[in-house]
Amino acid sequence: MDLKRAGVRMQVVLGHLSRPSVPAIVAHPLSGPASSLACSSPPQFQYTLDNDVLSLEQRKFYEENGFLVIKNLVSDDDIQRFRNEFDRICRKEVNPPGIVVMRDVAIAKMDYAPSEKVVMKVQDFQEDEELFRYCTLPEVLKYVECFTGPNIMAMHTMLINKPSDTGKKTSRHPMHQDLHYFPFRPSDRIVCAWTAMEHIDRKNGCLVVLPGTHKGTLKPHGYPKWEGGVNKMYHGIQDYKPDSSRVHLVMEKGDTVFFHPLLIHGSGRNKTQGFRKAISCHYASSDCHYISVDGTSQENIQDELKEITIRRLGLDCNIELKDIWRFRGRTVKGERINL
Ligand SMILES: CC(C)CC(=O)SCCNC(=O)CCNC(=O)[C@H](O)C(C)(C)COP(=O)(O)OP(=O)(O)OC[C@H]1O[C@@H](n2cnc3c(N)ncnc32)[C@H](O)[C@@H]1OP(=O)(O)O
Ligand SMILES: Nc1ncnc2c1ncn2[C@@H]1O[C@H](COP(=O)(O)OP(=O)(O)OP(=O)(O)O)[C@@H](O)[C@H]1O
Ligand SMILES: O=C(O)CCC(=O)C(=O)O
Ligand SMILES: [Fe+2]
Ligand SMILES: [Mg+2]
Repeated sequence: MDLKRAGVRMQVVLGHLSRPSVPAIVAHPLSGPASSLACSSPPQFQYTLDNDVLSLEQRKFYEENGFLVIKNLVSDDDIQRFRNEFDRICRKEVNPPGIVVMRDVAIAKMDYAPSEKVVMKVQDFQEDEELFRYCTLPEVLKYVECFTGPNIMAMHTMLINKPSDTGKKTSRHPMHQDLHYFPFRPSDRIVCAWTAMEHIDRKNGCLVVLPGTHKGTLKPHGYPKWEGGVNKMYHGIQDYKPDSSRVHLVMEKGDTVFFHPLLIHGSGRNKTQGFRKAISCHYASSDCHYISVDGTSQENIQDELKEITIRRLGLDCNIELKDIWRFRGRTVKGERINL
């Protein structure tokens, strides 16, 4: 293992509980573009904002790698509440407006009684009070603010219930950059919080990340050519080489990873008999602005999302991508500005 990867592994076990007791460094003299000590060298911090939440070590880790794991951030009680609500949604006891309940493509056309055993993911739960509590947890927002600043919007919500793989390898999530899905910028003021709802490792399909890739640009995405099929909208980067130096994030229940929307990541097969659960929210500063993705590599996902939305809402006219996102987004801290 080379030193850089060893460093990554070390940091993955650092966090919330094991933070050094020395106070974090606040307002480093070279910490941002507004620094009065303007000089020719680039700013030391681009991806994190000045605050007293992250230790200097954590801050440098995110800057270098594009992700940061905080151990034991979300309580067992909260996770149990999310499990209960997910179960109620799967059994159709509640049907919050806007929610998308998705099956794995391998069983999409089969007839099953509604239960958590046939749902691989719910997304857009912004109108479900119980699940949306996740996006408003103060312990999560405290970290989110380090990346977005004080005006925070929850833009995209998911609870992923990765099913046991049927043998077709459809339970994988191809390597991708989340920014591919987002028509807003700047990317550095967007962050994903992803919380393990149980022990997650390579056996049940943990997150796989390519450290440092957040420093690159948005790559073209499309459906990987997988024999067993690919789930709807699960685009992957087109030039993924399996030998890239991957890091598998082994996480315990309640551990939360914060990651940059350009970080290349995915997840492997679930080789166990159980379901692998994680809950996540993508946050953005409400200072971000919408962009047009016409004529860019994001046009393919725009077309798919528009098509699905038009079908779901039964519209007979076109719909603007930014209106779909305006409809989903919710202010969770500070004020709503552009988004
Ligand atoms: C950063 C973040 C955004 C990254 C990501 O989240 S990546 C993944 C994003 N994915 C999505 O947003 C997809 C969301 N899913 C959906 O919108 C829905 O689940 C749909 C795939 C449209 C299915 O809608 P649903 O209302 O369940 O409708 P039906 O059961 O009647 O199925 C309609 C047609 O869709 C097919 N289908 C259902 N599930 C999947 C699947 N997993 N993969 C591929 N195709 C699927 C289904 O077979 C049916 O096809 P036809 O009978 O029309 O040929
Ligand atoms: N052609 C591809 N394009 C994009 N992503 C891919 C491609 N092939 C594999 N991946 C992704 O690479 C990541 C790591 O895959 P990995 O091989 O670790 O998973 P696995 O095969 O399920 O598990 P393991 O290697 O532990 O057996 C997963 O997110 C997987 O979806
Ligand atoms: O939980 C997973 O498997 C990863 C999901 C993910 O990266 C995504 O939906 O964007
Ligand atoms: Fe993702
Ligand atoms: Mg493999």
